[in-house]
Amino acid sequence: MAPISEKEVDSMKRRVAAVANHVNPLFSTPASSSSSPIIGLHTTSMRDSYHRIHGQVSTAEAAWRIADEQQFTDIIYEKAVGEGIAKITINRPERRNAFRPLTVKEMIRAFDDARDDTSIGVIILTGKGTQAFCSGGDQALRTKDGYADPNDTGRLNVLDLQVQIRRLPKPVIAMVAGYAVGGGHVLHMVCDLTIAADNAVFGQTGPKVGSFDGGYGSSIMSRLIGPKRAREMWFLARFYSASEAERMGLVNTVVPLDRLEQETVQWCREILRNSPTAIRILKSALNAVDDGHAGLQELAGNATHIFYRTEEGNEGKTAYMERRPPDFSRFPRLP
Ligand SMILES: CC(C)(COP(=O)(O)OP(=O)(O)OC[C@H]1O[C@@H](n2cnc3c(N)ncnc32)[C@H](O)[C@@H]1OP(=O)(O)O)[C@@H](O)C(=O)NCCC(=O)NCCSC(=O)c1cc(O)c2ccccc2c1O
Repeated sequence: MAPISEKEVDSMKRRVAAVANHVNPLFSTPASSSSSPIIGLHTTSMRDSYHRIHGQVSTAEAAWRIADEQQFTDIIYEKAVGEGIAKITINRPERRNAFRPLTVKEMIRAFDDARDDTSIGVIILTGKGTQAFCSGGDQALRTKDGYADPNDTGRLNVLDLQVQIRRLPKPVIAMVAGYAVGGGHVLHMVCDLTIAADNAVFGQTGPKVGSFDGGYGSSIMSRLIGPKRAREMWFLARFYSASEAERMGLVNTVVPLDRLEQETVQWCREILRNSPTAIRILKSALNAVDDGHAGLQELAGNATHIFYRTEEGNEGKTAYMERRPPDFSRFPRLP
């Protein structure tokens, strides 16, 4: 084979650099990197063929309808008309959306509703206003037993919410403007995806205010950004800008504040075009190792869920109900 000339090497380097500039979100400007559903593809013709095959994703605003049959006070619960998207907004902006036990109880009820509603495929979690996604537990309500509403026993009920989000078989997207700190930072980390506005600020405050989350708050962070960075984030309790968070792998993309919802809804619409079963299984598969037995249970539960829909699965139940031995002979033992 003829050796490659210096001219050819130069040309290859230029092409690689050009591709890197377009392909790698770390090298591209935050706003432009995510505005297209074909992140990673970089030529107009490639983009055109993608759209020919998959169709354009609508960029129209979602029409939100309050879904507040349960009369929430600390959250706003909405569904987008005809879209398959639910939105849960922490509504305590005067406290930078710090959660009290009631806030968490309401979020748990709303997530339960979104899970059970078969017309919903993606859930957005966000905070009211532009100053904060969530500033964690309401320190004014912190007791020696945890966080307590008046006349109630203290608890750390946000831990139940974290588990609920992890196990929910639909993607949950954190839509973050302003501060996502303390327990609010952990909340965005347990979500499947995070879309951040360019004014977003991320950090843990626990060691400053006498608290720590050694559960998901530590283990997932370590997975997301690596063990050294996780130690830095917890031990120093610094705050990080949206672009730093993006470089660290804490968030999926950063967009201008005024495009935050539009971008998030667009990501939801793209997800909603894809197979709900594939996404359900993938979510549990991506969590399985980290979640140990509970992760395996979730993944295996999905296998049972699918098996119940097969003729083979149904034969077992039908035979039992008909008081006869099951006949599995017609089902192949596939390699
Ligand atoms: C978030 C801030 C950086 C914002 O600063 P900024 O200057 O913009 O605003 P103010 O500081 O003036 O805040 C406005 C207003 O809101 C009140 N406020 C803000 N955050 C909280 C909060 N978390 N609790 C209560 N009140 C809050 C603030 O006092 C102001 O009230 P005024 O009456 O003065 O107007 C900054 O506010 C900030 O640093 N906030 C505290 C962040 C924090 O430390 N959060 C708690 C971390 S611990 C935690 O969240 C936690 C919760 C859990 O449930 C756990 C469970 C299990 C394990 C661990 C857990 C855990 O660690």
